[in-house]
Amino acid sequence: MTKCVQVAVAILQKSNGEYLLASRPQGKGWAGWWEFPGGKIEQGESPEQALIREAQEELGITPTQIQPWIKRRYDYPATHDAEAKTVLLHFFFVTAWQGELHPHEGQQFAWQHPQQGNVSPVLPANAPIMHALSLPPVYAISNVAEMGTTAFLAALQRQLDNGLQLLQIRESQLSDDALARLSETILHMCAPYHCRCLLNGTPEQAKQLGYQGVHLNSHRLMVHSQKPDHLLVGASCHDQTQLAHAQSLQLDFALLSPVLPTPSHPEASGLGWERFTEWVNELEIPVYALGGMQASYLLLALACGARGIAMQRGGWI
Ligand SMILES: Nc1nc2c([nH]c(=O)n2[C@H]2C[C@H](O)[C@@H](COP(=O)(O)OP(=O)(O)OP(=O)(O)O)O2)c(=O)[nH]1
Ligand SMILES: [Mg+2]
Repeated sequence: MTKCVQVAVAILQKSNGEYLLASRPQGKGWAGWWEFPGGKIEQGESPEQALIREAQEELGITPTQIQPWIKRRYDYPATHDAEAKTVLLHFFFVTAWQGELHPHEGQQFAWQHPQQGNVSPVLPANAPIMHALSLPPVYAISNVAEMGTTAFLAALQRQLDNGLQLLQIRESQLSDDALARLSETILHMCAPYHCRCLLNGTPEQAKQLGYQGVHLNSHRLMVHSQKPDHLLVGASCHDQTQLAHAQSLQLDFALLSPVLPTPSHPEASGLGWERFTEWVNELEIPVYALGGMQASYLLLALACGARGIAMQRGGWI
């Protein structure tokens, strides 16, 4: 039987979103491959304690702001001068630290833009993590139906100024003409902010209207047998069958809802965070929590393994 090694991993992230990778030093297994700083959790240590010790040993810094994120299990074969083993990686965001970064083990450092990494190869266990990092922590969903166009566009402008990076347009009440007009206005507003927009609709409609992506509702998700081309693709899921299908199509992300009861579905009691965590930790694709979310739930959602939160009403306050 292979042993399971517990590892604490630090995603050092600057306020502009760039994160740090380091090359594995010579003399270790997988030497030269890129990884996040970190290392094995020693007996009697908590993952947080190991994270701080490893940051001090490998980088010469002391993390002062730590946020737990995804846990990921991976089976390494016996290759690249390393024995076969299973690792359980505990990822943490580190967004503030004391001291100057210094490569204490002779590593090379590379700050990576979340959407355009430029070093390789990265340790294979990390591929889904890098993908998740290419998505922002907040996914907003439009609400023209309740707010009206003028109030919605004013709220959108405020959120773009606050850093909104991902938006779903979900306005099935509009005629084709009205949707085309609204889409043009919104895409024009979002472009200078590099905020990516997905249409809740069909891939054909999304492409025709100039969206960067499509968001499939759970019914559309289940009739697709392949990921639509040339678009960022997300899907709404409410159970494990739908999540498994979204993963088998290798979609960019899923929404899982309702986590908490919401005014729009008062009859549904909500999955709760415990079941959310259980389902999400079995998946490789990033998942946003939806249903009763507001900005103050973000850290909890991250600690439950979500990429972030999706909000409809809560996104425009
Ligand atoms: N640090 C780090 N390890 C990772 C990442 N992804 C990944 O699969 N791993 C694996 C590789 C290793 O098998 C294990 C970490 O072990 P390590 O050899 O770096 O441990 P360590 O820093 O404590 O060093 P040592 O005990 O060998 O001296 O976790 C990652 O992003 N960062
Ligand atoms: Mg290490």
